[in-house]
Amino acid sequence: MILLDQVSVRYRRSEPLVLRNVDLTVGEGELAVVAGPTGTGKSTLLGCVAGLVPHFTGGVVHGRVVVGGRDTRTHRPGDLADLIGYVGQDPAAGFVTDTVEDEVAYGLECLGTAQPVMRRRVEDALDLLSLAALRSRRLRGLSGGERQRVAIAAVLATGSRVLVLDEPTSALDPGGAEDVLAAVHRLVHDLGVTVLMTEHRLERALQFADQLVLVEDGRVLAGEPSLLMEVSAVRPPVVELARLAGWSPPPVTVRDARRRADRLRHDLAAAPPSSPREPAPGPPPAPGRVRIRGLTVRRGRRQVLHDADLDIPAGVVVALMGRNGAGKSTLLSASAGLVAREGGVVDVDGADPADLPAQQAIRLVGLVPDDPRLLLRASSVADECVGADDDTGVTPGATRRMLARIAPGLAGAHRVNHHPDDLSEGERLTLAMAVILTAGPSLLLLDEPTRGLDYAAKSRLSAMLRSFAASGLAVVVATHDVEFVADVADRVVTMAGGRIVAEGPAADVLLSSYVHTPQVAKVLRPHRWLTVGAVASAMKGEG
Ligand SMILES: Nc1ncnc2c1ncn2[C@@H]1O[C@H](COP(=O)(O)OP(=O)(O)OP(=O)(O)O)[C@@H](O)[C@H]1O
Ligand SMILES: Nc1ncnc2c1ncn2[C@@H]1O[C@H](COP(=O)(O)OP(=O)(O)OP(=O)(O)O)[C@@H](O)[C@H]1O
Repeated sequence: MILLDQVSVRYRRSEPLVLRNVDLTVGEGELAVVAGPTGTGKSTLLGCVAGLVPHFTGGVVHGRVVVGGRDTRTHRPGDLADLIGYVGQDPAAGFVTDTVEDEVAYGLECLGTAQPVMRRRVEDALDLLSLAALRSRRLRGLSGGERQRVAIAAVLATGSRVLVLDEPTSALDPGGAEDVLAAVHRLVHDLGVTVLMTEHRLERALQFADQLVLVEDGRVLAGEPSLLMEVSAVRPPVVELARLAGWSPPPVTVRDARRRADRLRHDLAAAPPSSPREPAPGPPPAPGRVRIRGLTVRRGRRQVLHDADLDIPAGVVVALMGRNGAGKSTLLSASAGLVAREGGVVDVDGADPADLPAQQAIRLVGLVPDDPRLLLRASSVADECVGADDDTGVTPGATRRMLARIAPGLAGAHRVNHHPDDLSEGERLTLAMAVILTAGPSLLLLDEPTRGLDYAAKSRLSAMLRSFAASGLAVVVATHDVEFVADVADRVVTMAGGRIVAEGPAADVLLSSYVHTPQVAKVLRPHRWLTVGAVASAMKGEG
């Protein structure tokens, strides 16, 4: 159904090929998961299949891409709409209507679908993505995860024979992500739909994959997931655990890993007493540097944040978790003084950012939004740094120096002449963090920072946030990424329906949950281990 024959792609003449001589075949009714380090050409591969590269992106493509018998270089994306459904990394960018229901119906209308069929398909798609209750809502007022669910519902509704999904679950809560993957899996099995899908969080996608497509440095290696995991540079925790324990070929599901884990469980139980049988509960809360009291926010007629109280100690990393639409982003932006509050106060080092002019507020609280592009306005990284110097009133060159300081530990080289839109997710996050950190805030807030990051980048981000916390910053990360929380967080605050409903040490929260449990904890239950790193230290007797 999908055929790539010796495909090479170059965006700029001065830069190396993004894809090199790629051959790939995905059969009808197969689900292929595309994975690889960040910025190595995964979206470009999907863009070729969906016909976006080069028609929308520019660049030069050599070789042949044929989908359902149509060559995507001679057929423009519009000519492929009846065959291919595509959801990009920024779902909102593709929205053309105003409300959830209209958006889900739009693709069907364009294809001239008969009314009765259209109604049934729209209802099915709304049900599959749990969107029925949001059907009349305006798209502009949806949370990040809600928007992603609408974009997926819209392509599922069209009944395309080929789905091309670029990180379709990146903004979804763990339960929602499982539902979407199960729905896609059902379309593959029951209707013979062909799916090509990128996913950084292999811990949830690998079990559904017929084929794994590894993209590294523009080259592609495709095959059976478990076999490829032996050579892959990106590995979910369960595969890392397998390497540590010497299981070959590595299991790719928790169930298979549990079957082989008796010996490891036994060894860990007998580990020297100095080993951390229990993950450290995290430092006890120090006197609060940040106090939030009674924070309440209304959007339109709906109260979306109710009376939130929270103390955020300096020196710890707090993870903010909860379903899509629970109010996490609202709590962060209200804390930073960026949305109007109906009530409540925030005290950061004795001041409330909402009472201060923007230039002073960002010296107290820095918020890295879930889409760092919202923060970036210039046409090159270098200009962005100059603009940020002006906005924050710091000495000229300070943002550029901050970028040079943090880039090596996060995304590697920073390409100062690039447009921020052409950076990889990791590079864009690094730039946004440099802009925010240059102002020297006491409270650092990050909204879904791991979207688009590979495992290595996440681990570097985690180390960086922990070092910021160690130097006295209060750090809050809103995230759905359970493995990241296991690595980075001391405490977890859980939100539901606009309220803070629970708070506690990260280990307790993660180990007592069914949906927020890291893979290692699932494999080694009843022992209390959260990360491969902790298991490795115990096996080495480091304690
Ligand atoms: N339209 C474009 N113009 C110029 N360069 C681009 C364009 N799109 C992508 N690139 C560059 O091509 C390379 C591969 O990007 P691509 O988005 O395909 O990687 P990726 O593996 O999907 O990354 P991520 O995991 O961050 O989504 C990157 O270096 C990126 O900066
Ligand atoms: N401008 C707006 N107008 C109306 N409702 C809004 C607006 N912005 C957000 N909401 C609603 O407020 C609620 C909380 O949204 P918020 O973005 O804070 O959730 P979240 O927990 O960050 O979700 P996600 O995990 O999906 O990012 C959601 O129901 C959302 O639909």
